[in-house]
Amino acid sequence: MQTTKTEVMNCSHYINGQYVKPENAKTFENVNPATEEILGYVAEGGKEEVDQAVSVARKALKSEWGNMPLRERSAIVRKIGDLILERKDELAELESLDTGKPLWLSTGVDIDRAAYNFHFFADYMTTLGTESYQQDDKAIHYAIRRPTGVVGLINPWNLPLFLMTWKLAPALAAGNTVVMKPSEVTPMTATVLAQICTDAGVPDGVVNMVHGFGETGAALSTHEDVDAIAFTGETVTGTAIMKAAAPTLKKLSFELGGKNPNVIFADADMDDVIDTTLRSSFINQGEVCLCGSRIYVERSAYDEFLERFAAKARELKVGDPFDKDTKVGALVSKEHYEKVLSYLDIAKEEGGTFLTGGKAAEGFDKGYFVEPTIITGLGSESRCVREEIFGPVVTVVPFDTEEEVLEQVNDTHYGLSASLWTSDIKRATRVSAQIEAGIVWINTWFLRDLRTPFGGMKRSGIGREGGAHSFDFYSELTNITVKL
Ligand SMILES: NC(=O)c1ccc[n+]([C@@H]2O[C@H](COP(=O)([O-])OP(=O)(O)OC[C@H]3O[C@@H](n4cnc5c(N)ncnc54)[C@H](O)[C@@H]3O)[C@@H](O)[C@H]2O)c1
Ligand SMILES: O=C/C=C/C=C(\O)C(=O)O
Repeated sequence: MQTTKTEVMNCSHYINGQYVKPENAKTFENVNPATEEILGYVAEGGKEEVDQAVSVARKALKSEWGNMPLRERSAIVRKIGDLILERKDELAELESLDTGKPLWLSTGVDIDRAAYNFHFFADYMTTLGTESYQQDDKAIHYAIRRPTGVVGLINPWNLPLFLMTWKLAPALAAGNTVVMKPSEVTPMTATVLAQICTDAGVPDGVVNMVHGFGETGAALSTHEDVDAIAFTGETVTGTAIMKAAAPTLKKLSFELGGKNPNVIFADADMDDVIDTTLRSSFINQGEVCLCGSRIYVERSAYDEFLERFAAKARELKVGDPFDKDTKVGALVSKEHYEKVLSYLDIAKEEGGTFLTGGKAAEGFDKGYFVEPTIITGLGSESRCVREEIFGPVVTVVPFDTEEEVLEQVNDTHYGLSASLWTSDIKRATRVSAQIEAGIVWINTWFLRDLRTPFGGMKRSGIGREGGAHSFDFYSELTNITVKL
């Protein structure tokens, strides 16, 4: 098993363009989930550090950053993407050490996309207009756009750099200043990112970062001088942030949990269904908010699907994130590993059948490895069908009619994404329009175009990100009326 390649990396806060190493600062351990070795120590920020970061960010908003010509700001945002690509190998290694995900995935998905987030939003911002109306011979109305202000970016551990940059890039392109709060479980790539921003020419005080647990995030959500919070994470945390932010009426953008369905009709291309469902179930150890964890298959294709899907799932190599043949790495932390295993116990109690997996992967003395698990025989009341497990665990259920499957698909508080499989275009458009989710993929999964609206309905989120939607959040419009 690959141990720590990188020397121990400690993670400090980043305030006003430099790492902050306060004396006698509290720290906590950062653990490699594949080896249980200590990767380094992370500064634990409290109210004091958050106050400091917010006050610096507030000042920076009024300085050169806020007044910089758009072309110059956009060039700096682009440059951050370039520097991420220059440091791709280092960042990918850190991401895999921190999360336990395979290195090929960090390299080919996480870091690539992090760089593209900056390139995309830098370009998009330069083409973005606003509305204007001529009202007969009475008036002209036009809107101007300005930064939302100081924005808190609070992020989870599953796609650490990918998701932080999904927020940071549009926030910077629109001229905001930020305080980032990475997940306490995966602090390393954000720590490097802060320095990269300075190296790219972002003025001091524009990008700040405070590490820590939920209390650190709460210090941001309650802060008088933070204008908005962009949060990705669990639905219950979203509730806590909404409550905390209410007294200061912050603008909120929430990307929350999901329990996404895959709906497979018998007329679908089964080779494609099997390959894509394998990815949507087990990529990143099932720790992607968009993973399809409830699989519904039309009864006439059910047996064939199960046989072929299970055979391929059994072939997936679980293990060392740094082995190029590994398909499923380690779960992100001991706490999360225990949570996922507890759902496997629940599945047993509920009378489910494990077609594959159902247990921790064998042959590892250390690390948080779980076998790809396919469960059948659970009804719609099962906790494994209703609750987000966020691991390499899926349930498969047969259905007979469109109406019946739609009822099951929508019988949830979540509404993030769905993947629908059929060769009948009429059925595809009819059914997709009835699925209560912010994103529906037809005959594919996780095919992204960053211009499209991205986000969840119901308890899977508030608002949309992507393209102009991101800029609706990261800027405020003032409508100006000129009397003619
Ligand atoms: N919809 C999406 O786009 C999307 C994307 C990725 C992950 N997710 C969701 O994220 C979850 C997994 O991530 P997680 O376990 O890190 O989520 P989490 O909600 O536990 O933590 C996310 C972040 O919030 C912070 N936090 C915790 N309590 C807080 C509080 N009271 N106030 C402010 N901040 C607080 C954490 O320290 C962390 O930085 C899953 O539910 C997954 O579905 C959603
Ligand atoms: O785990 C969540 C995945 C989120 C993906 C995106 O935010 C995206 O593709 O823009």
